[in-house]
Amino acid sequence: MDGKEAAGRKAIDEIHEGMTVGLGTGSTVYYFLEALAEKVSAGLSITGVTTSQRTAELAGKWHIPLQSLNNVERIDLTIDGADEVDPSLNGIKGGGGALLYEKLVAKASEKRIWIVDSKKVVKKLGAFPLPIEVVPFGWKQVEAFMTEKGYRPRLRQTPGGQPFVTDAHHYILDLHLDFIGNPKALADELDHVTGIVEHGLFVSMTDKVLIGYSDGHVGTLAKEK
Ligand SMILES: O=C(CO)[C@H](O)[C@H](O)COP(=O)(O)O
Repeated sequence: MDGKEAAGRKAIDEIHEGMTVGLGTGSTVYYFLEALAEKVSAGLSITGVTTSQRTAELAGKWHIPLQSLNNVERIDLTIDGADEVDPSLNGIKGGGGALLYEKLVAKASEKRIWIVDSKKVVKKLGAFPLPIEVVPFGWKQVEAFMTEKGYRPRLRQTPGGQPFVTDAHHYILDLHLDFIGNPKALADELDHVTGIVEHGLFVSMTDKVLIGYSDGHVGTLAKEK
């Protein structure tokens, strides 16, 4: 078992009968969905709200009941992955390109848990390129502005060399920052750039992180009360 599988499968302990559960995106969430599907087939009743087409397809294949975000009153708990997490529970997300829907679902959730491999836990965010989701109309303008700021943007591309297109039909620029001194200040700045629909900085947007290790054990990082 690797760290992703350990964390993903551990998250099932947080799911209870009748819950509405936000379903994140990615290879760690895959293991959570697999465990959830086992419980559902054994009789657990939950409603899932997905954060991407990819997750919707997996959930559909595994007969996990789904509802769209617009059709639920609240989400009890969301389980999602992350690309980097710091000790203050700030994170970078969007490596899989689902950051916009992931943030919408996270904001609608009463409780949020991230599941990560231990290699994702860092002292300071920024070694992982920070994704920003931009409107295709004028993306070059945003790219030029980000370059001017010294943020080293790179348009995300498919293996075939085409721009990667998100589920919401936007492009992604990955910012190669190396080091983010103040995540909140950068998030505030990016929130106000015209043409950026959303960014992958999740500041104080999780309550707990389940950290999976290669020997199969799972540690916890939780918000101080
Ligand atoms: O934010 C995400 C997708 O947009 C993922 O949660 C993040 O990239 C982690 O993915 P993985 O579990 O595959 O490493």
